[in-house]
Amino acid sequence: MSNRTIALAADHAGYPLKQSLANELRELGYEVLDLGTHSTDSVDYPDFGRALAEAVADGRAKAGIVACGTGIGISIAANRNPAIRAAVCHDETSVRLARLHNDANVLALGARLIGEEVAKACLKVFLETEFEGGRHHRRIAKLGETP
Ligand SMILES: O=C(CO)[C@H](O)[C@H](O)[C@H](O)COP(=O)(O)O
Repeated sequence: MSNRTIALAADHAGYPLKQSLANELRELGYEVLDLGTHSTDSVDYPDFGRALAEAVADGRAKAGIVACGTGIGISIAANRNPAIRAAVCHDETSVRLARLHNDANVLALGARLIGEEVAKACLKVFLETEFEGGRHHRRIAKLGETP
């Protein structure tokens, strides 16, 4: 991914993982746009999924990483923005295919389900894998159609 800004957002369950991934991103040379939350105080994941989706949709960030307890709630929130293709992934193969086939622009992680090292490995694959294009362009376009 060429734009070096990656947006991050999490609820209270994902906050510690978000902090760890922010450090990892900086070590890898990326700019981090941290959209919160900023502590483990209980918050509502839709607020953070929406904020991150808007940052990716309006070009402030090339892509985003979201985390909640399971990755599910915050990915549902992000995916309500039509510009977003958020994929919940907990292994490197799923992440690779989410980039190759689905051109996922948001990676959603379940902080209560996976360890930090697995999350970091998923992050690296997400950043390093380019969309394959070809037949997948047609399918991505259909995702953006209104029913
Ligand atoms: O939304 C979720 C499930 O899809 C996330 O896992 C949340 O982090 C979780 O629901 C928060 O639960 P808590 O009991 O309020 O900490």
